[in-house]
Amino acid sequence: MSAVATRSIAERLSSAGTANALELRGVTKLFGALAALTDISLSVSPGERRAVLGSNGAGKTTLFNCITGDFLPTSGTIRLFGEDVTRFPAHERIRRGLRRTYQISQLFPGLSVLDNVYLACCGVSRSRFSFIRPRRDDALLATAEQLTEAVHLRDVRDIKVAVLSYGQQRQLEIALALAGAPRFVLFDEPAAGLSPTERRELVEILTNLPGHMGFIIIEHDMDVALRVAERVTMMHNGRIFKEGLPEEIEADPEVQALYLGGGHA
Ligand SMILES: Nc1ncnc2c1ncn2[C@@H]1O[C@H](COP(=O)(O)OP(=O)(O)OP(=O)(O)O)[C@@H](O)[C@H]1O
Repeated sequence: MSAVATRSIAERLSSAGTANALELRGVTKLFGALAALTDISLSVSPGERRAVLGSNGAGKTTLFNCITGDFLPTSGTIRLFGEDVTRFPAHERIRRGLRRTYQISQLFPGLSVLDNVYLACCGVSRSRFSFIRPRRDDALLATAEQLTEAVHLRDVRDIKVAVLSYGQQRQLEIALALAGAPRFVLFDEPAAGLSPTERRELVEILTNLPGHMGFIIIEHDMDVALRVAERVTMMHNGRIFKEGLPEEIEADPEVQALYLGGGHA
């Protein structure tokens, strides 16, 4: 059983209103003749932690890009907390509590860890950072400190990002995604390139995120994904072909044939 399965999904559903955090209906995304996504329907409850797995080219990143507004789906609808955001630009979805991390680093290497988090907090708050009058906003600074701690970077908070280890940089990216108290976060392969120790730390960080904050994690590392997720969605060739509890997915012969035993990346 996954580490978070003890918190029942039904229990959190009942306390979080009736609308799903995320609901996709019939989402298709074509790139010319190539169907990157075909008729994707997916519902994620408020506070739910979902893993989306699949081999290279399955459509996982395209799915994220459609959810964030980086791509407009060719057809289908996307609802965020009950609201149809299919045609909303990315910043409108951010305003509604959606965040994401990227596979490629989005950090300022010449600034300290804390400054990176502080700037992210400024970026999503109404009190914008000012280069003319660079006075710190104490409340935002306190939030930045909390986020730095939540991703286990308190001891290196004053160190320049350029000298952090790769794993610490990935932890920092999580802190940036958490700025502005999101309601739903999309984590794009956060374990990629991490050592076993760093992966364990990542699992701990994700497991300890606030209970109301749902997320989807795209991950090639099955071990990480199955530990942090309550439900798993398997994709193949742009389609969803299986959904279930982590233990069901792990034991599924079709999944094993296609993914676990198939030499996935
Ligand atoms: N901007 C684009 N233009 C054209 N084709 C694209 C574009 N983005 C993705 N694709 C294609 O869509 C398909 C799905 O790609 P996608 O990156 O979503 O898969 P993925 O599951 O995230 O793969 P990976 O695990 O390798 O990141 C692939 O065939 C890819 O080449």
